[in-house]
Amino acid sequence: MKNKKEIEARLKDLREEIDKIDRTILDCLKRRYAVVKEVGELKRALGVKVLDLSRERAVINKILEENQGEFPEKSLKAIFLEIVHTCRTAQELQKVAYLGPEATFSHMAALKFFGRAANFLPQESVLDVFEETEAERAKFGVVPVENSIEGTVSATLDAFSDYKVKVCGEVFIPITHDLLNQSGRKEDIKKVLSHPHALAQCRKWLRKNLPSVPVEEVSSTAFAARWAAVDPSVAAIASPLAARTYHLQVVASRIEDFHGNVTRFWVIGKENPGPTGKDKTSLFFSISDRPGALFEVLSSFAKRQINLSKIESRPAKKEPWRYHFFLDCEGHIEDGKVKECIDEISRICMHLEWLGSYPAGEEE
Ligand SMILES: C=C(O[C@@H]1C=C(C(=O)O)C=C[C@H]1O)C(=O)O
Repeated sequence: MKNKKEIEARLKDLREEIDKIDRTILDCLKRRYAVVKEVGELKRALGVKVLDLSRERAVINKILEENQGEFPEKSLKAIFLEIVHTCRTAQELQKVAYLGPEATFSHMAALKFFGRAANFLPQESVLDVFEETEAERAKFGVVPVENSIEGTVSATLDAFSDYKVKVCGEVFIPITHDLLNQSGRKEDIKKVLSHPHALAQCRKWLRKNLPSVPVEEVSSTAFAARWAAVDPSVAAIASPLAARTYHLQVVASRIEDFHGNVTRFWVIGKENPGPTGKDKTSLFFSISDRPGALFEVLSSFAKRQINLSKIESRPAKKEPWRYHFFLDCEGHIEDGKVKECIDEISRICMHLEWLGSYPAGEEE
């Protein structure tokens, strides 16, 4: 065992070493930022798209492979994702519209996909997100598509008929609900506000723990949190991000009745990301009203061993009892068999639209 003096000297050396390493990391980050900037200029000169999601995925995968599990893997991934997301801004400012206000689950999804450095533009509705993206006032938009408990967000699917945008990415966000107010004390709560879905998902908890407190529906969990921030008698059911954003205290955390609740979001825009090896393709189609039409479409996927991850019918709206279909399958339109399948079903369908091929999102 070394004596106290020796230990203290060693501690000092190690701390100096850490300071040196940190300077090197900072230096590398600055160099990386400058190199990415130059890559951006070259890509622009070549007239190719600047954001390259498949290259980004390859960069992260290479690092994880080289690490061989030595540095905690989850953290390494989060660190490199943030680095890559930040370096994107050296090439072009990423303007991203999402369903606001600040601290909604859509905002969490936007942060997960674009990192903190992007320029976020909160919107009042899903349609506003589509509109901003179509008009290119935002380069990308983030919209919810489906929730594992509540099902499809029909406003999102229906918007594809009216706006010319493509699906360019997918993000999964686990949904957890906290009860938030200014004091953190349950006794102060005279009213609970939240989005109808969040209230529905916490119904049992509220009945058991706040049986006599009235609840009121508002347009979003973040809106409820914003309200609680100015009214001490109000508690909001909202996300942990909302607690941080609106400086609220947690009265109770994870009060949802079902755990494992996840929402899937789409990143929309006008880019077509290239294949990454783990992609999804989304299609929208309508078929004639005759026996076997849907079966023919589906068998086109089956015979090529293309896995479907979702199929959903939506009313066509223009005529009663007619339907459109939304379908997600594994693979990219540039993969031979997906391309072949789409060519084949375009001959069966009355109308077929390719909504996009994009890197499959990762569930946590
Ligand atoms: C640097 C590039 O451009 C962007 C930034 C990347 C990065 O930070 O690693 C990767 C892909 C692109 O979105 C590139 O195309 O290599």
